Amino acid sequence: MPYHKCIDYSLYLVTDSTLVPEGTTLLGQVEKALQGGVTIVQLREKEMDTGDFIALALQLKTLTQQYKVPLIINDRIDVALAIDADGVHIGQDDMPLATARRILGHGKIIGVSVNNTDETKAAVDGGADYLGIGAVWFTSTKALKKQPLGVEGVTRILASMKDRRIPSVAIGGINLENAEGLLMGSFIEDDIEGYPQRRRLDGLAVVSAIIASPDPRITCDQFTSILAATNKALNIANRPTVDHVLDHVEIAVQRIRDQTPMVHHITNNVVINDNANATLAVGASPIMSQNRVELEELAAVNGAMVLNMGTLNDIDTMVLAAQANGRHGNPVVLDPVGGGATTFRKQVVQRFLSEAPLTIIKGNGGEILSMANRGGRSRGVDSLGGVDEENAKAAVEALALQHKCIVAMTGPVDYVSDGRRTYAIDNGDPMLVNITGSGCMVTSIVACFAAANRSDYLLATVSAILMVNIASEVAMARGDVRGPGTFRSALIDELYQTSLSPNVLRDKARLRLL
Ligand SMILES: Cc1ncc(COP(=O)(O)OP(=O)(O)O)c(N)n1
Ligand SMILES: Cc1ncsc1CCOP(=O)(O)O
Repeated sequence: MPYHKCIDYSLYLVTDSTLVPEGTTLLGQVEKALQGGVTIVQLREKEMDTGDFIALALQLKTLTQQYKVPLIINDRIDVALAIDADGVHIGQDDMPLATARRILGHGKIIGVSVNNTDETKAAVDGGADYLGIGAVWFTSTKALKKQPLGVEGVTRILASMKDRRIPSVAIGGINLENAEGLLMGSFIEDDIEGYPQRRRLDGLAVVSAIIASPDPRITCDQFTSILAATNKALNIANRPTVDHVLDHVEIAVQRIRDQTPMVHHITNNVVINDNANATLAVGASPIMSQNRVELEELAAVNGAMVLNMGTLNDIDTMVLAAQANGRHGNPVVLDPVGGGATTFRKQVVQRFLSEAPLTIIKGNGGEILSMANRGGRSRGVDSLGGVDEENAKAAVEALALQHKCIVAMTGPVDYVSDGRRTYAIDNGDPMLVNITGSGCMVTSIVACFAAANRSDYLLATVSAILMVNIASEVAMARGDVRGPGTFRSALIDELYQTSLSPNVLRDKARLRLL
């Protein structure tokens, strides 16, 4: 199972320029669809010459970028590479998934068409980022080689993924009349490792109902309303409110304590001991190996991986470790310590961004603003100066969208985003800045939460940061804490003890959805 990129697949437009109504253009139709709320676009042109395909893809890329929506190319990996698209969609008769991954790397999205449970297993095991399940119904857009699946067939495929689940959209004959029935009918409620899980399709992939519509904006508005109404009916929050997050933190902590996931750190010499103790305190199991001989074996049993750039030694090993963990579906958390401080560190950050499958990036203001090219001053590994909220929000959102991961910027206020949803956390005692490596400790705890809470890395990251911040406030309020030394020990104690029930959280948490 691959690590999960943070992509909103809910309304997935697949193009077909032969279907646009007279007097309109493909780009015009796509723009209206984007205005109506399409969340991802695939350029699918079966009859176009390569040159024309590339020219159209470039125009479409300019458009989708304006709406901060990923662009996927159907079948043609060469075209995806030529225009630096966000990914490709491949069918069962196209280039093999492993080859596509080798060519495109981990930073790109690869979707795979599936029609049965064997194909599903192969795509999940092979590291697809999402599945296109279909065809659900007969359609005049494509001549089908296999019988349509119907709602039952889609449900069977979703159920077959059990705990090895990747995002899935359905395709084929979907329109405004049958969308609700499909979403409600293929919903699954089961139990994974003792936790109830509600699962449903992550999205609807639609060609003709949108591209041939006289007004794609209105049609997409209507699809978006159907998606929101079914989310509500199934009690699935796609933009979790603060209350939803607070209800969830206790479960997220309990999962770490129940699962004791192993968290592999390649971290810096200064903080290694505190990172290991903080990991243990929240209920996970630290391993601090830096030897590449055992990376693959560790990745097979790890729950998550931390890459911390504080004292950079063997960068190749860090990249290899991240890749091994990515192959095993483990979340990889990067702490770009001092990332903006020197030219060398900036280059290392770029290397991690392009070669390591990152799930979460967690840095201080200087590091994150520097990565987002929005200023950001550091001296050594410390961030300098305040960050205004508008700039912070823009930086985490832009980085999250660009790298398809969760981005957290810690400081007096912490900001966490998946590119679409951004939370601000106002908790945390100022004493945290007086102990070295408190930010690195947060990274370790983010990794622990991510390891045990893989279905929503945004929620996992927010929960982790809330926990450390509230533990720091509780620690500082203790009578035995007199300064940084006693605070450091008290913080580990409170991480060990803190039980973040919704009542405690409602009392203490200062969390805002921006
Ligand atoms: C999202 C999505 N799902 C499935 C398909 C079908 O892809 P494929 O099987 O390669 O068939 P063609 O699109 O090439 O006709 C898709 N394109 N998108
Ligand atoms: C590309 C594809 N793959 C399976 S069905 C299909 C076409 C879906 O088109 P429509 O949404 O118009 O039915």
